[in-house]
Amino acid sequence: MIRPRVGHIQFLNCLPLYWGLARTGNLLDLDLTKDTPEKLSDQLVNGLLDIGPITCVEYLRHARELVVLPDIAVGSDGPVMSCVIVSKVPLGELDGRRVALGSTSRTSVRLARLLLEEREGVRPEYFSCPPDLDAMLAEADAAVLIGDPALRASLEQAPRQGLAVHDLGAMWKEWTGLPFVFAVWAARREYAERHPEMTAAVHRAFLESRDLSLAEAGKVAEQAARWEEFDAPVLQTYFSEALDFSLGERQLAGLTEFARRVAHDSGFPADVDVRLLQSAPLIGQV
Ligand SMILES: C=C(O[C@@H]1C=C(C(=O)O)C=C[C@H]1O)C(=O)O
Repeated sequence: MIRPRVGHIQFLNCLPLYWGLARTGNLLDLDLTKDTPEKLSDQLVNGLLDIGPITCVEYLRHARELVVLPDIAVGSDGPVMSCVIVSKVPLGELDGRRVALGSTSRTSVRLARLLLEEREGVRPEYFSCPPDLDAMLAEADAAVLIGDPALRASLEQAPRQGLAVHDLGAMWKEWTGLPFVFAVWAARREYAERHPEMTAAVHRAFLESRDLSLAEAGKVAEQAARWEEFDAPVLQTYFSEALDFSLGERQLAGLTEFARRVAHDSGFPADVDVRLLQSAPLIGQV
């Protein structure tokens, strides 16, 4: 059997999805590719990966070629801690000012533009930039960051430099009352049709890994704190309170609401059809 080619986001946000893989008795042999989200998303779309996390905007653009794995995602139902706008001035004063958009993000940068333009009523001038807060703020009045660089910016750099941090998950929740989904898990449709049992097995393995990691979030946080710059209590809050790894009805409502609000300039229809993988086949599973 050829090993499924599976993506792995190289941020702490995905640690709980992978941490339990080796411990849940799962003998699945995966060909894992670790990279930043925009690169993994391109690889899934281009057929270089079979299954993996994909940033929402890219998923929505390629929804017809993909199927979404139910009950797993990277999102938040309120503050997410790692998708932020760091700003030198109040957001309402960013009209005509420069805003740097971190180049590893496709979804948070679009969400930030939506919130700035339609919630704050400002029209900044945007440019894309590698995700380095100091370099971004050397050329801009605000910066949009995701992942570990965003955690570092909001927990360490911004407080030290007296900069304001605006949490995109919190802003979306206040504005719409809904959770936000930053990335879903998807399989290429072709792959899922040709290998339904393997697709279901990979899906199950990640759900079991996620459940074990969340049940033992203190232990995951303590181990991660040994090699990461963040301390264990912060990581535990991040894993078990900020991030929402589920994809149920409310999360899907958040996803379709976001699609509806940004569709006009994003390369997908406002009523894009989100297709979920149907429940696992029982063949060969006794
Ligand atoms: C919660 C996060 O979600 C992510 C945000 C993404 C984006 O903005 O494109 C893509 C994948 C996820 O890593 C994060 O990066 O911290």
